[in-house]
Amino acid sequence: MSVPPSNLPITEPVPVSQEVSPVVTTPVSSDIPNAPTPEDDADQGSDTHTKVLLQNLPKNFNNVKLMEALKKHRIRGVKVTGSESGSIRTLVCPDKNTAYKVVRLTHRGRISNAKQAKALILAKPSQGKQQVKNDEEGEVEERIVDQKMPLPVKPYEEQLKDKHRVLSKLMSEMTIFGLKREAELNKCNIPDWAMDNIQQMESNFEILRKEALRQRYQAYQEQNIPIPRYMSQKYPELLSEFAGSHLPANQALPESATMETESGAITAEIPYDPVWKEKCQAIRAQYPLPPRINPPCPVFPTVASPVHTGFHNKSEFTFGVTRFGDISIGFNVGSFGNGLTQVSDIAHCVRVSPRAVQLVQKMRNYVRNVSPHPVYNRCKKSGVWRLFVTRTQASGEDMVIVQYNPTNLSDEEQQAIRDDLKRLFSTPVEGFAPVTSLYIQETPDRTDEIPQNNSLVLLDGAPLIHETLLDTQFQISPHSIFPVNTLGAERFYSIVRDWAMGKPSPLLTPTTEGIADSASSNESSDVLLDLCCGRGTIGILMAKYFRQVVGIDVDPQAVEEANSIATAKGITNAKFIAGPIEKILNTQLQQLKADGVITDSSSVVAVLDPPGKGVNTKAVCTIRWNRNINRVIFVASDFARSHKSVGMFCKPRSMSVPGFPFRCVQAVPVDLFPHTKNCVFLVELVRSGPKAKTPDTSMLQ
Ligand SMILES: C[S@@+](CC[C@H](N)C(=O)[O-])C[C@H]1O[C@@H](n2cnc3c(N)ncnc32)[C@H](O)[C@@H]1O
Repeated sequence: MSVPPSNLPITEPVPVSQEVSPVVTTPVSSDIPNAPTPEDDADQGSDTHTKVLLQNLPKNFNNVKLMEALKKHRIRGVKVTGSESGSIRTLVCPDKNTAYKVVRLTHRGRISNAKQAKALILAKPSQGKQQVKNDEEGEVEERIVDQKMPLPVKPYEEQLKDKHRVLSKLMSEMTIFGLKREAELNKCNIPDWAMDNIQQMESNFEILRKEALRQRYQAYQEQNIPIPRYMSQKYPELLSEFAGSHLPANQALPESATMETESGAITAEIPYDPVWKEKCQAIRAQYPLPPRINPPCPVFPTVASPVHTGFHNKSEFTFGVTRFGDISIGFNVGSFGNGLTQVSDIAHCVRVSPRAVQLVQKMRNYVRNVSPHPVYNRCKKSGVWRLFVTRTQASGEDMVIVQYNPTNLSDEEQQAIRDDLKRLFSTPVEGFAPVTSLYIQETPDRTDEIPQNNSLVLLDGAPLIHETLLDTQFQISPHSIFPVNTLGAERFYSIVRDWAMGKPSPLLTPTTEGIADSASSNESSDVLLDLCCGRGTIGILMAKYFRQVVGIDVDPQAVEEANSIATAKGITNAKFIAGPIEKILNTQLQQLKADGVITDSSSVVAVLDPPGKGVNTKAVCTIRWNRNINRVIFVASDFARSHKSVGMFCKPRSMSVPGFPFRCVQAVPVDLFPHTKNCVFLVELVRSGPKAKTPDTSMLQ
């Protein structure tokens, strides 16, 4: 299973089972304990001409609008260069402080009202200079909240509904638009069932949409709010129809002072009445527009994480300095390129476990009050304390890794550090239980992670800690990849297990929001394929429920680990093989047939847990072409990117996509990351065409 990272501005999905660290390890420029001084600020201000590159500006955002926005935020003396028609503009700011202000406002969507707009300071911050910004009160915390917890102010129930909405919308678009496009582009035959669905869904959608718009319109009228511009521009005919007796059909609808977009964003380019804004929001919430087209299968309500706070069992923190100049351990704030390089207090991140907070506090007090060594400065490449990693498992066992730079430390000083750390974390004191496992890592290299080399040294305690998933215990080493939300992951794995066994999952609420009931395929299988198995968590957890488990992954190291875990657990009916699915799946299935494990009539279920972007077309075609694979449980950590793979399973059979297609029968979002936008989606696909008697090799060209 894989999941995108926390909500950082630049998102490259990482496996779920992998670290989804709340830390952004951007370099810290501050040379500890020196806090920013008024002289520093004055110095920064005296620099002349700092260039800022604005990217991704919305269409029609001309220079006049840009200058007006700057003026509104009292940013003066800025010159704009760059073509007005393009999405890129360069601003020449009179000083660095002005440039920082532009960057900050842009990233908050206050320059162009477009969240996608990005700003970059082109001038390099001077090396070794204190870059800590003189932030306004509370701003750092606000940024932390933005970066690590984009939804903290939403009630959890709302977050779950949002995640359900995202999956439903993507599912609808994937199937309907995908099929239609296929038909138009390739002139291939769309099966009748799909064509009926399209027509039915489209007509339902139009009826629902019209009704929602009518109700909205009435509410605007009743509350004397001007009709928002998006309504009057997009649906003039509908509005005339709704107006009926209220308005003569040809009367122009009132211009709105609010710039409400269909998605609900209210742009603030021209002044608006704040009361209208609130009222508009309330109306939109009361009469939501239906999703564009209904999804092709039931989408169960999001399965909640059993714990909403403190669920993160692995966190990486950086030693640094707060905006008040205090030595601390926390998250890096902002980016080095912008000169925003403080760390902030972890008390603001609800995802960090209480035990991790306790460990961080202990270490912070030591570094702040006892240690003679400074924290590491990535600009000057000097200092000692670098990273602090905690693993705090639901089992109660925990691990601490302290990374420091040994350069310029004498042997005696290094020994003193080791003794101090042992005393700190391995001695029981009132209110503090010693950690199960304590590691140190001496790293002179410029790195922002715990490198996978031999430099990790067990200082005290056990080399491994343990965690139980469902009823299986796993060992965790410093580099182990393991789900970061254990209790949430248990729910995820139990749904996968139930679906793989062809049973309805008791964790799924059968009816809500138009979903009639469970669509479980109720078909059991003897053989489970754990495709993209990684270190085999799914196959190992499911082995006892199947006659045979075969795992395939392209990463030989992960496969080796999977096999050794299986052997250590005495599992004899699971084997994991290294190689790409598209190359080795056929041979593996032939082998199973030769061994008599499967026959022509056997049904095989595959759990496919690809990386965030999905799997390649060849891998999908190989699965489609193997007629014994009747069901696929697709795990999507980033469905916005991987839904194309699901669409590929559903495509009608053709020369380029051989094998009978699958269709979606049920889907569910499982929330492993409360207070973030990340969510794991599960989609069950069932073979929709007849089973071929013999493989259609002609299609495989
Ligand atoms: C999200 S991880 C799988 C995690 C794993 N299921 C678990 O529970 O630990 C995705 C895996 O897909 C593998 N992968 C990507 N493309 C592949 C391909 N074409 N064939 C086989 N494995 C592939 C990667 O090596 C990676 O281990």
